[in-house]
Amino acid sequence: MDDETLARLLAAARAVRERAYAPYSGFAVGAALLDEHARVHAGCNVENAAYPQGWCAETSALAAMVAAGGRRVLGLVVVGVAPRPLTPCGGCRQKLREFAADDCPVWSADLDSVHARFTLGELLPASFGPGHLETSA
Ligand SMILES: O=c1ccn([C@H]2C[C@H](O)[C@@H](CO)O2)c(=O)[nH]1
Ligand SMILES: [Zn+2]
Repeated sequence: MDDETLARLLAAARAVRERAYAPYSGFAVGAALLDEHARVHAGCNVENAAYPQGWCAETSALAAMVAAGGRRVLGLVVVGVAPRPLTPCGGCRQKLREFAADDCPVWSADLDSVHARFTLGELLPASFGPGHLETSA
């Protein structure tokens, strides 16, 4: 991914983070991804008084992509302000796996800079994916 596209993702993730609904944790997160049509989709975390019913920014961004017709994630940025680089939770790694290859880049950033770059394969090694359901039986 070129620098300009990464900058677009960063701007989108930072902007949508401003709209996070996180009254319980106070931990606002924004995520933005690039799909196979070179479109950017963004989402924030949405918490709930019934705590387990809240969901993550990455899940929101994936849902926005699917609703817009996208089916492949070419890269994702997650933005949060934390003492160490923020990475997607386990559930979001699996959700991302549905639409992204092992070499899909995942950048971790805050409001000022990008702190880390991972691949999905690094975050979710030896993963279960759609290919496991391709049986001839
Ligand atoms: O990668 C992450 C990690 C956490 N959260 C959200 C979930 C919850 O609303 C809050 C605190 O965990 O941050 C995300 O959206 N993405
Ligand atoms: Zn998550």
